[in-house]
Amino acid sequence: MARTSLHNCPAPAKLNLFLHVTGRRPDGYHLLQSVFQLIDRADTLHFDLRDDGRIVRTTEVPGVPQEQDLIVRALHLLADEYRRRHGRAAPGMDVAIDKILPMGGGLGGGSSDAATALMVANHLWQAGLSRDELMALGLPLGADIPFFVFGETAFAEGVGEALQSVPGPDCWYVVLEPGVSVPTPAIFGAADLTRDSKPVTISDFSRYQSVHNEPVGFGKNDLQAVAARLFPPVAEAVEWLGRYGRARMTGSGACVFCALSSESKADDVLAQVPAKWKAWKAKSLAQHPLKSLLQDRCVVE
Ligand SMILES: C[C@](O)(CO)[C@H](O)COP(=O)(O)OP(=O)(O)OC[C@H]1O[C@@H](n2ccc(N)nc2=O)[C@H](O)[C@@H]1O
Ligand SMILES: Nc1ncnc2c1ncn2[C@@H]1O[C@H](COP(=O)(O)OP(=O)(O)OP(=O)(O)O)[C@@H](O)[C@H]1O
Repeated sequence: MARTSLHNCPAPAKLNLFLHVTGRRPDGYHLLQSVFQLIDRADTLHFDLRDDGRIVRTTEVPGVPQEQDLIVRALHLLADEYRRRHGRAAPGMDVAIDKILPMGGGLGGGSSDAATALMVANHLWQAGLSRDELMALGLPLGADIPFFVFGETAFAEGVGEALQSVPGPDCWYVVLEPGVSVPTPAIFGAADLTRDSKPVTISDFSRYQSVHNEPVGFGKNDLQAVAARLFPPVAEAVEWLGRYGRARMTGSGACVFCALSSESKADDVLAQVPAKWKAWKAKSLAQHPLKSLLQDRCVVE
């Protein structure tokens, strides 16, 4: 019997260990270089097949209406592709979400939710898309979706869709949520954003890691100066966390992180965090927890 539901599916967050803006495309999108790191802090999604072809989010997400939700939009795209391939409508899906990742946090939460939905629905519907096909399907919805489907530490180029696997650090992170939601377009649109970082290579990053073994040492985040200027709590969080190691913003902000070599060191930092900030620890993840779904995507259970 084919499965009809999958519950407790993680949608893990990402950190950008560095993020360089190297140019801008004619359509306004920016050319980036970054290393994406998965961490074990995650939203949790629950999927139940429907038999009427509808795609329904069964839980409220404050500020995100059903029809704008990246999960729902991603599943509609997959349902369209299903119809093209199989000549009939996809079965439909109920999706419930326990959301803990902050929106506008630079942790890629919305993109990760959508990637998890694509991987699980591809499996439950037996739609038959490959990893590369799912990555391409998700890209128009969000530049980070291909990374989450790719599912391992990655050196990213282009707008974030050209991905190569790279050995990542094995460490703990402390992440501070400065309590502001940063809109990505405002950061990329800022006049003072530097867009001419010198291109680096994947070997530059790997060589740096093997010599220094410092996850947050290589390069910088070019979006950080703009975000810190527009959102002073980001600057304050970077300064505070910088007492405990190199502190850096992830993505277009607002969250700020630093790396620690052990869980107990992460706990020591957390014990000092001022009450006004939410903060947590997370472990680096070498692989997406749902990666095996893509390897046995056509298996009938
Ligand atoms: C900066 C990163 O966080 C790095 O992980 C992501 O690339 C941002 O991804 P995201 O939040 O999913 O953003 P998207 O929804 O794809 O894009 C939002 C807006 O940001 C700008 N944008 C985004 C990505 C990119 N490479 N260049 C851009 O200029 C565009 O104005 C775009 O309309
Ligand atoms: N399921 C979802 N979860 C979160 N945000 C969603 C979702 N669906 C749509 N969105 C929209 O996407 C926006 C970006 O959310 P997301 O959590 O990906 O931000 P982010 O962490 O800043 O991402 P990035 O690192 O890609 O900049 C939100 O402000 C929200 O309007």
